[in-house]
Amino acid sequence: MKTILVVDDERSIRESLQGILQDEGFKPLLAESGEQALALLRQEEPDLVLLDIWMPGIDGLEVLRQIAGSHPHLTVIMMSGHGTIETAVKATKLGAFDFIEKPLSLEKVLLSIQNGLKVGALTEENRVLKERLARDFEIIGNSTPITELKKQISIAAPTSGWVLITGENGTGKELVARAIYQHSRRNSKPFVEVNCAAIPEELIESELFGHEKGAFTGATTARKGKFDQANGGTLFLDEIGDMSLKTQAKILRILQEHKFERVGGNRTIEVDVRVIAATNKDLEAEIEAGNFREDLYYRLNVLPFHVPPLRERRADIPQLAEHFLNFFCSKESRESKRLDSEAINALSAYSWPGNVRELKNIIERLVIMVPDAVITCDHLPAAIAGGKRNGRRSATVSNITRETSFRVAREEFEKEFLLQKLEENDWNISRTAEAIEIERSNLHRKIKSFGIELKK
Ligand SMILES: Nc1ncnc2c1ncn2[C@@H]1O[C@H](COP(=O)(O)OP(=O)(O)OP(=O)(O)O)[C@@H](O)[C@H]1O
Repeated sequence: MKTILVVDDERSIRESLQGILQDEGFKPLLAESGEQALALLRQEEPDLVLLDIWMPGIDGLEVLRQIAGSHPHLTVIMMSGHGTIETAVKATKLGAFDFIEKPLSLEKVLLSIQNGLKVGALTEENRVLKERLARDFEIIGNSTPITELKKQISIAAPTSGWVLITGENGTGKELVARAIYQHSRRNSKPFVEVNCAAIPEELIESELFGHEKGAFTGATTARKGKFDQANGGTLFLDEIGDMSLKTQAKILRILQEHKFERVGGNRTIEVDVRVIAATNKDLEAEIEAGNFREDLYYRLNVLPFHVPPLRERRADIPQLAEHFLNFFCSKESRESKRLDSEAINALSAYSWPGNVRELKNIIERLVIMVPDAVITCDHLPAAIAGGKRNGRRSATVSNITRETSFRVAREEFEKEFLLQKLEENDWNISRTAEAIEIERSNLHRKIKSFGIELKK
């Protein structure tokens, strides 16, 4: 039941509003002065306030000012018998939701209350969602490089400078991009994300800049591109190192002139977009190889961020592991779990080629697969546990018997090794092949011959 605080010095009004509100299923609270209303607000949490303006003692506008300070999300509807435009404007500036003139009309009061409650609920929902989003994108870690990174983010975020984030796969580049956005002055405007590596070369331009009707077969209507969608806000260009030179030239022009044309059109469109770009490539080497424009690199590199690999900030591993453990236990509705000290040491000593993403994936798997409350080295993959497994033999030798030949043992090992490496690299063939330094085609052949089923 929604509670409504009625503040009016006229008893007849308080009583008639009390009756109406009760009839409509609300719980009314009554105050006959501003002082009494403020005292009540220290004990009760009404969902809405109906507040008279003219009252002896503290008047309605002053009560409204104090409510704005102490209860900024509370919806207040002002009531007045001698309302002037001037007081209505003053009340609106102080945050009043509505202004109703006396004598009160029953319909108007109820309509205003319904609208006020609806807007109040939406505002609250929005606040909770934003809070949850901020928590989901929190950068965990207190190691020196991460503390320094967070400091740089807080300095660079409020400026309008373009940003280049570099770092290996899975280090948290997207997280850094989102943190910059969240702390920027554009955080109420859109954050639009584009993974340049995931879009075929021939579609990237229309994806980024949009297209006019008839620009190509299938373009039956004009379509806005990501730059349009991000206008006023931030565009996150992930894997910028995979973008063609032609697209790079167009992006450079936006940086310099804030202008572009849609595919198949001559109309020049002006935008105000902050670009945050990220790459796992060495762009200086790409420039050398003629794959990346030097001028774009220098324009982007004004605000450079480098996210170090996890193996260079091992101090963060215990905190990250615990964070992911709590996150997945709550997501999967499991009883809380903990890692014993030996398991934490093993996780901290491992090299994490897939960085934080790999750690997150492994913890997710442990939460799902391990029924025990305490996770030990016995539960960790062999490559991470090293020689610390006590309870069972390493999975790599589990299928080997007295009769096993050298050839079969080697195959057993190879299969186990590939399974683990594929898992570490999110079942991405190219990345796995690169990590273990074999040809992609060779890896494909082995996967086929071992009958390994690809997960993704
Ligand atoms: N410091 C951190 N705190 C909490 N979570 C993190 C942290 N770093 C990374 N993660 C998580 O690890 C995963 C990978 O991070 P993210 O996608 O930001 O990496 P990336 O460098 O952009 O990877 P890629 O280059 O492969 O796109 C995400 O789920 C992210 O939430």
